[in-house]
Amino acid sequence: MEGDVEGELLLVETELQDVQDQIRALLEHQERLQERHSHLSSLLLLDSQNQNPPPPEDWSRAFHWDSRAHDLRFNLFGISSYRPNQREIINAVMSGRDVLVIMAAGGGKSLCYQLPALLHDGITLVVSPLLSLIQDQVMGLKALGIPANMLTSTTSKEDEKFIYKALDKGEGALKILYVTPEKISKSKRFMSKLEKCNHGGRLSLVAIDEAHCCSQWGHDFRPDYKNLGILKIQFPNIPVVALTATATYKVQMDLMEMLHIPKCVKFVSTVNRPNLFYKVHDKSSVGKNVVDEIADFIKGSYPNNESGIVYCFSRKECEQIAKDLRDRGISADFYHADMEVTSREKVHLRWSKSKLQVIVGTVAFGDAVRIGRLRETSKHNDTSLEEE
Ligand SMILES: Nc1ncnc2c1ncn2[C@@H]1O[C@H](COP(=O)(O)OP(=O)(O)OP(=O)(O)O)[C@@H](O)[C@H]1O
Repeated sequence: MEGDVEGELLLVETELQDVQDQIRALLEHQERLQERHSHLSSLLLLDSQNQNPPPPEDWSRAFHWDSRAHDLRFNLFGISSYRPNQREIINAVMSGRDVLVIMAAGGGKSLCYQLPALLHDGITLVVSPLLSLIQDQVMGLKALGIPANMLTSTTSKEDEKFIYKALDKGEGALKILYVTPEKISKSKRFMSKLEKCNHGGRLSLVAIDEAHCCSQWGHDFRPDYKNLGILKIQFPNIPVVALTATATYKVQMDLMEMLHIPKCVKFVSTVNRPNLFYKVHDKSSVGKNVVDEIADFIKGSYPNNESGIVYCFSRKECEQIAKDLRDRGISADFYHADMEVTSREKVHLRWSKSKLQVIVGTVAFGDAVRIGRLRETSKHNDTSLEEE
């Protein structure tokens, strides 16, 4: 009896194993068929789209937000007319499309997301790579009375609480929120608050500044930018506007893929900027004389205290050159990454308010410059770049 049962048990177990193997093989076959099915369907879709491409949109036509946009542009930003492509970009963004903007540095990219941010009801999230750049933007917007804020490593607990409340519950006034890419890739808490913000219908737009940082083919790759594609995955209905001053075709393709915006509307403006010019001066081989030359150049060319920047390679050099310039009667101070955030802000603020003529900085200050008053930018050692 025992022998019969054991024999049958063995048979059943073998048969069961057989059935399981067949099921596994069938499931694998099903998966292969499904993959092939979706591949063939997408080929068909692509083919039909290529045969009937949608007619190009006319982004310069009239839109129902025109008069509100005009009012904000003129009365709030104090800008009398749009520069080429700005209005079209704003219209595409306002129409809910993903947009890629390639526009020269200083061309006016910020308005292309700041104006839609104000036209929309909710909050616009702006991802920007540099703390100094974020501080400058937030400072400028606040000065115009626009509720803008930033969530970075330097944000106070109190501000953080205010921002999280705004995202979470829609409390308090917040229209434009700047973050660094690290916030998106590293802070689960922030992403969950953003999720709530979107769930409550309060997230209106995502802007990605300096978008070329996404691409390893670009000149300024930032690993954390690679993770920004999560924004489109998590918030597929929120339009993304990606902005950059420099992007080769390869970089454009790369960043469109990384940000998951394959069907974005692309605007490429001319990079020709007649107001920018380079001037190269021969420098003396004696360090002290070089400072004399820079001081003479600033005094001679910019006698009305027009603001400017002198770039140096090292932090120590920044401090020394700033002192040397002060000794020569120029109001100068230094700016570098080793300084306390509050000291950096103080210097930046004095410079922005024309209380300081020259900032002597490392590249940490680089992109912080976003104001039209800039007149002289010189590189201690070899070159100078000027903007009129
Ligand atoms: N239509 C306009 N007419 C006049 N000034 C404008 C216009 N649009 C923007 N500006 C001004 O041009 C300056 C540069 O604009 P903005 O900072 O947006 O440049 P940007 O394209 O973001 O440059 P970057 O690539 O360096 O970040 C700002 O002072 C801004 O107020």
